[in-house]
Amino acid sequence: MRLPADALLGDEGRGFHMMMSVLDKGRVGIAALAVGIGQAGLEAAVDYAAQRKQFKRPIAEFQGVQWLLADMAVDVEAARLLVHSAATKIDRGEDATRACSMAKRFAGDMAVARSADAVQVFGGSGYIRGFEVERLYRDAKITQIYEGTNQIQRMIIARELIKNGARAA
Ligand SMILES: CC(C)(COP(=O)(O)OP(=O)(O)OC[C@H]1O[C@@H](n2cnc3c(N)ncnc32)[C@H](O)[C@@H]1OP(=O)(O)O)[C@@H](O)C(=O)NCCC(=O)NCCSC(=O)CCS(=O)O
Repeated sequence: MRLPADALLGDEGRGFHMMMSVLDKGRVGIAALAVGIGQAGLEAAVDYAAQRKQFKRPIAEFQGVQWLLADMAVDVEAARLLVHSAATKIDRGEDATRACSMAKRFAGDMAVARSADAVQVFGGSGYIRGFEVERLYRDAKITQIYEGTNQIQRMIIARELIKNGARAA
């Protein structure tokens, strides 16, 4: 099929580059989704730990549960800051490829690990369909897959390091 010359989008021969830069923007979007999943899991886990009692005390008073909650909060916040950093680069028109892949790699892996922790805080009930944390755990998994798997993101980060050096960008 032949199209008229004015149907051309962007510059001739640059289609792959354009597609790749669109993926950069998509990846920071997936990372933001992963942050939302992590945050929702954290809030659900904190609320549940405060009201669920074992041995006559809320489970939030047990150190083992506190450590889970603290690590969840730290990782969600770190992922959020990576997302902000990558999105700021895009807004400023800077090269954001490495930052977007770093945000997606970290946030996707964080969402899977930390929503698993949320299920852990809920115990057996967290595994039951209908409980929010069960859905969050399933939803988290796809963020490691679409818009380029997290294995691809590692490849991109390594290529960027080799091409541009390892200094903080
Ligand atoms: C695997 C890839 C990272 C790399 O692919 P290549 O090795 O084939 O290409 P490169 O040599 O790295 O680059 C070729 C060319 O493009 C330029 N480039 C590369 N990245 C960018 C970028 N981010 N912005 C602008 N330009 C870019 C690069 O400089 C080279 O230019 P020159 O030739 O030197 O001029 C890549 O193929 C990749 O990221 N693959 C994953 C794709 C992906 O994310 N797919 C998922 C989308 S669909 C979905 O998620 C649904 C999932 S589902 O299961 O339903």
